[in-house]
Amino acid sequence: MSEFVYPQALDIRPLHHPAKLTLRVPGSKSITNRALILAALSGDCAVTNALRSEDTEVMVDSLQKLRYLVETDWPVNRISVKSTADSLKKDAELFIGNSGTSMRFLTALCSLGQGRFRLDGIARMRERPIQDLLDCLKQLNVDAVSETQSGCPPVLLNARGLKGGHAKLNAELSSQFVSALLMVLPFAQGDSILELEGEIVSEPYIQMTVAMLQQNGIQIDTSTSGRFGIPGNQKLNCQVIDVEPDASSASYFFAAAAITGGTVRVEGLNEQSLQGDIKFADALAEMGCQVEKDPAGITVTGGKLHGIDIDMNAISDTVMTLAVVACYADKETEIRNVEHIRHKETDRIEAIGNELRRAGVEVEIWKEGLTIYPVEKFRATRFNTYNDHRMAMSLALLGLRSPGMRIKNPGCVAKTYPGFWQDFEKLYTE
Ligand SMILES: O=C(O)C1=C[C@@H](OP(=O)(O)O)[C@@H](O)[C@H](O)C1
Ligand SMILES: C=C(OP(=O)(O)O)C(=O)O
Repeated sequence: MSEFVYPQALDIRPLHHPAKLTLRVPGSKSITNRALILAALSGDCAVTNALRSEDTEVMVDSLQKLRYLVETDWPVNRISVKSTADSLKKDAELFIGNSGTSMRFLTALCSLGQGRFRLDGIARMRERPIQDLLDCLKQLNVDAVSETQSGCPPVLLNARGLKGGHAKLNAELSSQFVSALLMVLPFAQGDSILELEGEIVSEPYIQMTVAMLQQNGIQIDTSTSGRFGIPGNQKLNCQVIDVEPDASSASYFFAAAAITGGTVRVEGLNEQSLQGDIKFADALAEMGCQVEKDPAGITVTGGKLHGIDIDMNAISDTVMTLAVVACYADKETEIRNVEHIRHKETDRIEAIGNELRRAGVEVEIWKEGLTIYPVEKFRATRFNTYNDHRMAMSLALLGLRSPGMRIKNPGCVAKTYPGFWQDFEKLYTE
């Protein structure tokens, strides 16, 4: 991202007044990357209000390598995608960085093609699971394997088209496997049935995928829970897919209101959003904040914060945001049922637990969650961010009320929110 230059470390200045800010955050990563896949499958479609970040740029770059004609008009956040006679028909080597959505969605997309495809990423991507998706593709006669047999990328795909069929998929580690298959099976030669096994995680993202497909003319039978009926050989009917602001990115600003007793309004998000993470605002309401949702935006006003007991399986990208807010509550907060976040950009349960402990907070870490016990006074800390954008954005919030907090490698925010620090600065000036 040439637009932004990041220092090696960033000192967070305490905010000496309650936050008062209205902003619109950049586009949703999840919707942008789905929209790009759907645009490619439609053959000619534009994505508007798209997010520009590392995760979406690897998607754009990969689609180009797969011989799609992709044109970006970043000043207005518009991307147009057109297929060519060669799309998905030539061998390609894709480098996916650490974008889970891109790795999983593109593996599925390549299975529709003809040729040899190799998908790799940074070291951490080579530790993130993909075997359940590969096992499911195998049942559909797709030759896709983990190159090192580790169950993780690199993925090697020797594709000969997708016929469809009946397959079972374990969805315990990531919902992205489900979304990936749901986006390509409508384009298989024959009909398919996809049956989910295990306890499904991050379910709202599956609903987002189904909604985006159905909004663009694709039929999926969702009448039986955990089972999808997908007719093959369908056509996507879309000219433009518009992207909502990112609800996970909004969580940091809502949390700033909660922590400082101020008011923050994020425009462009409402109850109709496709993103499950708008429910983060409800978690803040449970903790004592006032939340108002209207058609044009969501407003959070901080109040006295109470510790809560919360299952965050469905909104797990906001676990670290909530963990930081919990540090300022009147009693402990228990965050449950999020074991799957151990497989993200870093092991997020360990990472947030350890960094909060370094700042003097008492934290109990267990297999599938953590308990945070608030303290009166925090220790000045140079926070490690584990190359995880959400660690950096969440831990910065701690510095709004406590002096001496420093964020190492603040540039890791570029994964989903390259301009985060500029927007964070608005808390001081507006
Ligand atoms: O489908 C998506 O867009 C996403 C699904 C979630 O992943 P898991 O299903 O792996 O929890 C979420 O954490 C990720 O940021 C985006
Ligand atoms: C987990 C995340 O991303 P991904 O799985 O798409 O890499 C995230 O953005 O928090």
